[in-house]
Amino acid sequence: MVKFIALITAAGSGSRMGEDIPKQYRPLAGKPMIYHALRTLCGIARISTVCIVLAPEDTEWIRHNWREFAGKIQIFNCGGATRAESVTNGLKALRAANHVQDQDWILVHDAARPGLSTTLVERLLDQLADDEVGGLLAVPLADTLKRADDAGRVICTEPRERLWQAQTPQMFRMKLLLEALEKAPAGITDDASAVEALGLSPKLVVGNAYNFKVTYPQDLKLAELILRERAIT
Ligand SMILES: Nc1ccn([C@@H]2O[C@H](COP(=O)(O)OP(=O)(O)OP(=O)(O)O)[C@@H](O)[C@H]2O)c(=O)n1
Ligand SMILES: C[C@](O)(CO)[C@H](O)COP(=O)(O)O
Repeated sequence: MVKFIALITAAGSGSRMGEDIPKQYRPLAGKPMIYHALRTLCGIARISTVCIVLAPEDTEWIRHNWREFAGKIQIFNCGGATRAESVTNGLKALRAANHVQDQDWILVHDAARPGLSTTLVERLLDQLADDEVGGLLAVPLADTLKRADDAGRVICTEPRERLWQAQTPQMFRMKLLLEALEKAPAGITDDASAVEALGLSPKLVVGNAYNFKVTYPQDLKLAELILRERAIT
């Protein structure tokens, strides 16, 4: 039977956050940031395993208690220099551990997106489980788009029709995703781009703004508000 496996990328350094510890461990609503996405993904019955890709030099993971996820998580200290390398290494580690078949689905999710909800993951699984290619959560652009020159002045207003912001999870079959990432052009920033480079068209599944990526210090307050509100509703 085809399995659904989540892979959380957590090997980044959080340079734009500018803190002493990588941002995935920064406390949010009383827990390290990565805890929130991990809890959501581990709570989905259809997902059999959640593997977490950490940096080889990670010293933070073992400082926390992850016992509530025992039996469902698998840790790989194989992160690379880029997100794409971390995903590639994670897929190879899963394969080496004999935990995955070519046609199994992989849901790649950023540890830095703590606002992921069960509803969004279920929607992704429902809409893609029978898809030929796979796809990703994304939200249509809501704001007017400006292109700037080097001085920060507007060159022009860009049309926003048909433009979406890519989120995660991004869901593709194991064999296709690994092949796509191994052949991907340098500089890609998400998994779907690698699949697109093979000439395929991933499906866009509507996400929501709560699933934003925590990148800058000013994002922390919003993430905290979202997580605290979720805890009381
Ligand atoms: N070499 C890398 C780089 C990023 N990531 C992960 O990919 C997600 C999205 O990346 P980003 O927000 O860019 O995180 P960082 O690389 O940590 O941040 P920055 O670019 O500000 O350094 C994060 O969960 C991050 O931990 C990863 O696993 N391996
Ligand atoms: C994968 C991603 O989160 C989708 O929006 C994003 O591309 C990561 O990009 P970054 O360049 O690492 O911020």
